Amino acid sequence: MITTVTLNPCLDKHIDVHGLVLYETNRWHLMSKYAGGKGIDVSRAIHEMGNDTIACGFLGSEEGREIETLLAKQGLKYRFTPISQPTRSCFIIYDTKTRRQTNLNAPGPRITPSELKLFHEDLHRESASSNIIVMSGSVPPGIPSNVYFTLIKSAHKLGKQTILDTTGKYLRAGLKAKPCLVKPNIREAEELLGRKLETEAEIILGAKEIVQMGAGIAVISMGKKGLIASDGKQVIKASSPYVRVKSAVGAGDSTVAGLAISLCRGDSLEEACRLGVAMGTAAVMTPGTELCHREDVLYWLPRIKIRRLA
Ligand SMILES: Nc1ncnc2c1ncn2[C@@H]1O[C@H](COP(=O)(O)OP(=O)(O)OP(=O)(O)O)[C@@H](O)[C@H]1O
Ligand SMILES: O=P(O)(O)OC[C@@]1(O)O[C@H](CO)[C@@H](O)[C@@H]1O
Repeated sequence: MITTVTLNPCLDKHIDVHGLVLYETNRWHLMSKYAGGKGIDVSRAIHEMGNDTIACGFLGSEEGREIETLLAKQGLKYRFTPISQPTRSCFIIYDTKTRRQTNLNAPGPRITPSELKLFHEDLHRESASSNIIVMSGSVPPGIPSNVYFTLIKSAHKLGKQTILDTTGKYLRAGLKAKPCLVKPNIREAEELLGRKLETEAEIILGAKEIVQMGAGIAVISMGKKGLIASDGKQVIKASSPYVRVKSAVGAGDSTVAGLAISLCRGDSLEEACRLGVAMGTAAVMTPGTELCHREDVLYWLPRIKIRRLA
């Protein structure tokens, strides 16, 4: 069982516009809604692959109920701590002419200290039978910046493995608790390290430095180029094959899902990277936040190119 934590879920609203023009009135015709937020996406992708998962976090109001309905339709297990303020909506505007997308992510509802306390209790109970906890995404207002540090420390005390996928000060603080795996994308890794990562050599050094900062394994995802991972000893590069992109939203989450499934099975780093990239690749082939389809993942798995780097 893999537990996921989404402190800041969202109702993803995808809008297709043909030829988006900034500062003008744009008319759209189609909106699709998805249960979103990074940890929720991870759970959805794990579930799609036939593995057991439960999604935890906060949900409030109409939007929260809509997310629960969407998850229930997919047969996903969840246990969200109720909050008084409404869960946010995130808008993803997809320009069907340029095939580029623009995301508008809200900060999220304010969480009260008593809601946060209740969440810790809920998570403790709901993750009892999990051996991995995946913590992903932004942190809503009202929650201290060391929240992931606290959650990772208490998971480790209970003998659970941890995966952290977040940014900025939350990633920096979380690393101090020594998560088993972190998956920044290039931009997030650059922000963490305070320098550009342009060449392969720079990315390898970056991954090794993130391991020194506390991660057991650092996986730096590089969009269409795949990923580079290091556990401090080995360095693996897994390349993504060329595919026609329908939506890149949730590609990173599908990758994290693959890494979590592999970690749970005790696979080698190489196999974990293979599954992560197969799931990330399959995710960009589907529209909106639809994420990967199992049959696409199985098709790509043997076709992912793996290289061991020095
Ligand atoms: N254009 C693409 N073609 C093929 N695979 C892709 C493409 N973009 C992303 N991927 C796959 O998805 C993985 C994660 O992508 P990326 O590095 O963009 O993560 P991310 O920025 O965390 O994503 P997001 O935040 O949108 O979920 C990549 O390592 C790769 O395997
Ligand atoms: O605002 P955050 O928490 O950083 O990210 C939220 C989000 O962009 O992440 C997912 C894609 O990775 C989407 O479901 C959602 O809209």
